[in-house]
Amino acid sequence: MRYISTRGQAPALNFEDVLLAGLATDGGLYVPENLPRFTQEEIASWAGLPYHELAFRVMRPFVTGSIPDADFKKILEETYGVFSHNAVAPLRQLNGNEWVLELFHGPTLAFKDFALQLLGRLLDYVLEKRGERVVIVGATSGDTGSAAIEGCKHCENVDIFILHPHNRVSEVQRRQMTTIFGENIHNIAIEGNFDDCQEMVKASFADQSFLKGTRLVAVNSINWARIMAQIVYYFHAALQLGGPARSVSFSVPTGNFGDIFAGYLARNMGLPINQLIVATNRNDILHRFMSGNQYVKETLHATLSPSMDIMVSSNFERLLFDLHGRNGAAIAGLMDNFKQGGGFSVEQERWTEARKLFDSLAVDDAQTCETIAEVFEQTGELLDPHTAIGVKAARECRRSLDIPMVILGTAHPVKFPDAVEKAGVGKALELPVHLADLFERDERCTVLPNDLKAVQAFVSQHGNRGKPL
Ligand SMILES: Cc1ncc(COP(=O)(O)O)c(C=O)c1O
Ligand SMILES: N[C@@H](CCOP(=O)(O)O)C(=O)O
Repeated sequence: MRYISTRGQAPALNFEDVLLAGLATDGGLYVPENLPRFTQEEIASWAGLPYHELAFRVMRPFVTGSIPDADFKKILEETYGVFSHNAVAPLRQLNGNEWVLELFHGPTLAFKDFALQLLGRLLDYVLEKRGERVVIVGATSGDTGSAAIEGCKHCENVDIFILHPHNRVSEVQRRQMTTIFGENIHNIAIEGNFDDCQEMVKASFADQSFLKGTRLVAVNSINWARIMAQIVYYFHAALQLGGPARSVSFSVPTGNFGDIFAGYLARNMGLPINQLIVATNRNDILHRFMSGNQYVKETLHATLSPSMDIMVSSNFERLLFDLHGRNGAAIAGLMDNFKQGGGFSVEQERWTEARKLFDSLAVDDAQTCETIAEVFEQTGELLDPHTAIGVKAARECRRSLDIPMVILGTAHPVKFPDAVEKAGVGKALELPVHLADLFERDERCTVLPNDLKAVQAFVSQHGNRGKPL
């Protein structure tokens, strides 16, 4: 399998090299040159497989040529063996034909564990084979950071730097990152917002001189391996609900467009998906595109769903690439214009094509709380604010009541006590045993100004197990 850049100018890579990358050298994102497509019979034959075996079948074509089957199987068994629920991603029925896919049974209680537990193991495997060390610089609005640290903390050949927006993640999220110690683990609180953090990561890929020759790797969803692992649970959910004989729809709480893009790929790989709903919070650039063909930046607001406080949505570029017939030059033009503050709309037929599959809704904080309260009253289920946004959007945008609707349950409510309290459900939240003393643990974190040079200087000072590179 080869991977090409959405901007058409970077060299094509194999899986191993794409894993050890982030942005392509032309600033684009890597996508498979040819997406594998499964037959309905093949997909049907996977019903009832344990999660790790399904994962092997779905992801195998993407790693072929880089990781032998036996090694990949072993890595997957270990990866999904750490999840606390036997089903790994259980489906919980809310009512009739409405389901929540619980993606929060991994070590850090958010869907990011599905990909980052795997990514850490893949990095270990590949780096040991190559005898190479790398530096990771990642940006988080709260969940990617802890999942990446948890996934990579034991990696011998990795130093990891996670940038989060100072005072703009929940206390549980912050502590999940800052209480994990290791000479290769570094938390940096940036005096800015998530987009600032993400922009620093992207700028670091463009000019890596501060790393003095050490390779830079991404843990954000700009790294193809993140998206690849997230495709699997769409198959897993659909197979439990009668797929592929029956189609299924999904509502996806969205920020960086990674999770929902994985659903779009699952559909292109042969899984019958009827509708994909883009569910945003007040930071609604993706909803404004889907509803009115306008992709224009606005001010980023802090909300009760902080993990989705994102305006510049990385993976949207991957969708645009397909919508533009995989014309890299066209995407480079759109993205340059966007970077300069321009914003854009796309030709009407491209937008109409996107709208055949995608619907969208922006949900504000008040509606988020109302939905948490409503679902709790109806079912006794306590939703986290991000999942609540998915439920609200599913209920507003659903095209057919006969088609099962799956809402991705992207995080555990215990991570967001403020939202739960504001919803007024009066249910006490309890951290799971492995995090029970989270509030008593010491924290380690460096606050830095919103300044690329300051961050890069910090990385080069500490990038070799706490010592200078
Ligand atoms: C809990 C939660 N829900 C939803 C999202 C949105 O996912 P994506 O950025 O892949 O759209 C994120 C992070 O981005 C998240 O942490
Ligand atoms: N919501 C994310 C933001 C980063 O997105 P990613 O999927 O590109 O890593 C977070 O919680 O950190």
